[in-house]
Parts: sequence; C-alpha cells; structure tokens
Amino acid sequence: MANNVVNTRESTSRSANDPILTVRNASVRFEMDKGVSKVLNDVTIDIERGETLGVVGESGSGKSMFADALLDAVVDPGILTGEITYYPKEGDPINVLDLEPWELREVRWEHISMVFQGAMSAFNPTMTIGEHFEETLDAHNWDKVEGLERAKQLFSDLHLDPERMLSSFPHELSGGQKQRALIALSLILEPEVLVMDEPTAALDLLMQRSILNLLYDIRDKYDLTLVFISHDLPIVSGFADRLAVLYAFEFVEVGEANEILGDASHPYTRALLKSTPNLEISLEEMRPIEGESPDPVSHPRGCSYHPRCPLGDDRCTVDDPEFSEVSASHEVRCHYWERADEAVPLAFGGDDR
Ligand SMILES: Nc1ncnc2c1ncn2[C@@H]1O[C@H](COP(=O)(O)OP(=O)(O)OP(=O)(O)O)[C@@H](O)[C@H]1O
Repeated sequence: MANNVVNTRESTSRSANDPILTVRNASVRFEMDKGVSKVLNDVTIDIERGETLGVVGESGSGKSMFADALLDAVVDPGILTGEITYYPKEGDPINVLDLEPWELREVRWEHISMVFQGAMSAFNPTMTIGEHFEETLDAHNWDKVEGLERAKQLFSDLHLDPERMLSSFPHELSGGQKQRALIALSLILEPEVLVMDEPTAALDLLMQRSILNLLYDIRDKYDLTLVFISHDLPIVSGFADRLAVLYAFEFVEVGEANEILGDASHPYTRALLKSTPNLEISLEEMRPIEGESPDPVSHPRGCSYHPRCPLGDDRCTVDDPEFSEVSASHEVRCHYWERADEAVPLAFGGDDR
C-alpha cells in the first residue's frame, strides 16, 4: 500500500494524541434530479487509539454516512470526498480513500471492521454460522484451524456456547445471539477498529445493556478502538468515552461523554437529552424536539439548527458558527453556547448542580 502512505498529521483543535483514524473535511453528496443532496457536510474529527467514540444524532442526520465514509463504503452513486487516514499500530499511515479495491477489502476486515445497520439479516440462511467464519477466513487466506479457535474464544467472551454457535443455522438463533455472532465475525481477522452502526437497535433494552457490557470487556481484552453509532443518547453516553453529536450532516458538539452529559453546550444536544426517554426524568419533562431537521438538498444558510433553535437570531441565519472551545476536551458549534443552559434547561444532570 506504499502509494497510499500519508506523511503529515494535520493538527487541529480536535487532534488526538495518538490518532488511529483522522477524518478531514469528509463530505458525501448524491446528485439527484431535484438537486445535489449533501448528506455528510465537511466533517472533521480525530479518533484516538483505544477510545470508544459514540456518534449520536436523530434519524437521517448522517450517522450511517459517517460510518460508511470511514471505510470508503458509501453506496453508488454517492460521492465521498475529503481525507480519511488510518494509522495502523505498525507501519505507515494509510490514505483510505486512495486504496485499490483489493487493498480496501483487506483494510475493511483486518484493520477496520464494521457491523452494519440491519446486518443481522446479512447471514446466509443456508449456511451455518461456522461456515460463515470459514468463508471469511478463506477469502483472506487465513489459517482456518487457528481462525476457528479464535472464533470459539470470541464466542465464549460473548457468553455463547462455541460449539453450538458454530453448528447452528442463523434461524436457530435469537436476535441477541445473532448480534453477538456478528460481532464475533467482525473481529475474526483481528481488526484494530470496530465501527458499529446501531448494533443493538433491534434488541430489547435488557439485551442491549448486556451486549454493551460484553463489548466493554471485549474492547479491553482485544485492545479495540470502537466507533459506536446510535440515535439513543442515553445508551451511548453510558458506554462511550467521547461523544460526537451530528446534526444535519455535520458535527455540532464533540467532547468527553461525562462532560457532554453534565454540561451539554449545544442547544440541539440539550434538546436531544430532553427528548430521549430517561428513568431520571418524568414524562412531563420529556419534550420531542420541535420542527424538522433540514432537507439535505437545501441546507439552511448560517447555522443549520437556527430554524429550530430557541437562541437563533439574525446572526445565526447568515453566519455558520465555527467550533468554540468549552474546555480542552469539549467543543461546540454555536454562537451562543454560553447561554444554552438557560435556553434549554434540563431537569437533571449538570443544571441541578
Ligand atoms: N442512497 C441514497 N441516495 C440519496 N440519499 C440517501 C441515500 N442513502 C441515504 N440518503 C440520505 O442521507 C441522509 C443521511 O442518511 P443516514 O442513513 O446517514 O442517516 P442516519 O442518521 O444513519 O439515520 P437512521 O438513524 O435513520 O439510520 C438522509 O437524508 C437519507 O435520506
């Protein structure tokens, strides 16, 4: 992959000490009859080696586009631009968007692996789970005996009976078992990064929590970096080290999960916290976010959130805010973030201090 080597590490205010992935000005557009649909808009972020980054936002905000972009997996006719650099533990950095198809296949499984949204239905119903593992090991010329041993270890780490799993057909498994089998499959070629797009959305709350707990242990045991994508802020915030909040196809707030939960500084993040079910607040205090998120074909001028924002004024209609530093590990894109807590009060967390 020598041609794809990148030698410089651009420094930004969001730069990590030891990045495993850097994303610079990533955009995705679809050219449609009604105009150009911009479904990821100039996104820049660093992902730190070993961290769990939670990416949250409403449905349609561009979460899956961001996940797909990380692996150059945006479907045709989507056009992905920008720069995505992967820094393997050993060797030179790799420019993901310049890879040949065979190189990309290798990177996708052996370095950065992904559990796609709705992927549970991706199992072939005529093949056992074990055959799925063998197929993947074969396709990458990995030793089958060693690979299946690793599969067994992964199954037991995920609290599944290894022999039974390998000989089962997909329809013989529950949703939670299938999801864990997929996680095991995504880790079979020892990737460093696992990107998970709504991995637990189809499961009940108890099963979601139990899978998150298992992922927590697996992350440490296998030295993984996790990118966890979800619309469910409370679920992600209990699990992620850092949160990146997407609104209308761009990040509006990025920071330590605890800090964002306790002191969310973007009116949208605060509205999101208020709109999601939470055992600590009463039903009366829960509020859906009023208004609709923008159409990707006609992004509003200025701040994309201004049509729904209680703080929005004339400035916000023309002037798109840059990131402001809330703390060394917390940034927000809002002209008036210092007043966000008054404008969108929360009945729990930071505002009760
Ligand atoms: N193939 C496509 N062609 C054109 N537009 C698309 C295509 N796929 C997705 N989009 C649009 O891209 C935008 C972002 O979609 P994306 O799937 O990333 O959202 P999301 O935040 O993951 O939503 P959800 O939580 O519902 O999955 C949406 O407006 C969607 O309609």
